[in-house]
Amino acid sequence: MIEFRAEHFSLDFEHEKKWYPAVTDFNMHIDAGEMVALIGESGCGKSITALSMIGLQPPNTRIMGHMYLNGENGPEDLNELTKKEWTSIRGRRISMIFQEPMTALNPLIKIGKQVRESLLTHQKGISKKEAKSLVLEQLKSVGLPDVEDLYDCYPHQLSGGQRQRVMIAMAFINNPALLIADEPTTALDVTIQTQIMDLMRQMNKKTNTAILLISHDLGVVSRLCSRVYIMYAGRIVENGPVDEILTNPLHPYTKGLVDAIPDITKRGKPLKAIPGSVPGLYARSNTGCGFAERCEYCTNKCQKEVPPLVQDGGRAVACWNKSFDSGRGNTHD
Ligand SMILES: Nc1ncnc2c1ncn2[C@@H]1O[C@H](COP(=O)(O)OP(=O)(O)OP(=O)(O)O)[C@@H](O)[C@H]1O
Ligand code: NI
Repeated sequence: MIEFRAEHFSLDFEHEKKWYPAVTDFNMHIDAGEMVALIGESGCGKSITALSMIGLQPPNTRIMGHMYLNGENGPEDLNELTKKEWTSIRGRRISMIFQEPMTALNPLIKIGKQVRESLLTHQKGISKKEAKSLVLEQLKSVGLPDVEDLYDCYPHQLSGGQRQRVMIAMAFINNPALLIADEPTTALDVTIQTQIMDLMRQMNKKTNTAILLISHDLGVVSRLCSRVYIMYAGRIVENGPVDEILTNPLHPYTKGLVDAIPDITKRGKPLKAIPGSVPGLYARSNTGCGFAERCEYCTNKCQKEVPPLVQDGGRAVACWNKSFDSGRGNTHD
């Protein structure tokens, strides 16, 4: 069952009375219980897409297209929600985990109270006492020790990994339909990263929540997600099942990301980095493929025309130099 779907979603930023496209024609779906990754380098548009999914895009933006969340009465268009409707949905049906839990947690309020607050805000009619015991249970279920003591701790008394566990406890406490995690482990040590990722997967299985995992690192998420969307300069350039993307990347950008994954079988060989960087929003040209100037296969056509995202079965790629073997693929998605 599809829980979340984006259809031809676009977002522009206003700057000195001109509009600049940060996200263009974004399509995605996530099933209930599925964990999907959105990958791309810094500045590709991942976070602004995520913020739009939870109704927190900045005011100097305009959005087009649709984002649907499955509701009791069928799919609901998130882009049509009022501010008031968003307050009821945010933290309840859609929740979000950010990169740095220290900024998301209030440093002056005890951990337990903060988690309890997100429960009390949305679940009317439960007592504070009931809420506390639910919170303790939830803190235990995300693998935190001595939860009775922890309940009365302030955020700074916890380690980074523990704080992220608290964020996960909080994000799942109202049983959301959709959870977005934007670089949830980037600020953590590698070993803690793995533990937090495993916890995300465990919670995902337990709750059947649809999860979008955002990262610049294909390696970190590939182990856990079923499908991956690759974003470049505001557009999805490739998507498909993780194993197929890793073994047979079709877009030159995806190839670059795959080559940049550290791998024990490649030990001794230098890691390949993609030369250059993502162009800034105001410096992007609207003609041609966004990746053209960094692409070793770039042709004249690539510089002139934007390649459409061509779908073939479960995979899709937007590159003039890649077409699917069968010839079935040359249809516009
Ligand atoms: N408030 C803003 N006003 C103008 N431009 C913005 C604003 N916020 C983001 N941008 C621009 O939008 C583009 C996408 O930014 P976004 O933060 O979504 O990227 P990202 O993929 O999440 O990168 P990172 O990996 O660094 O988090 C960038 O070019 C960024 O400079
Ligand atoms: Ni980001």
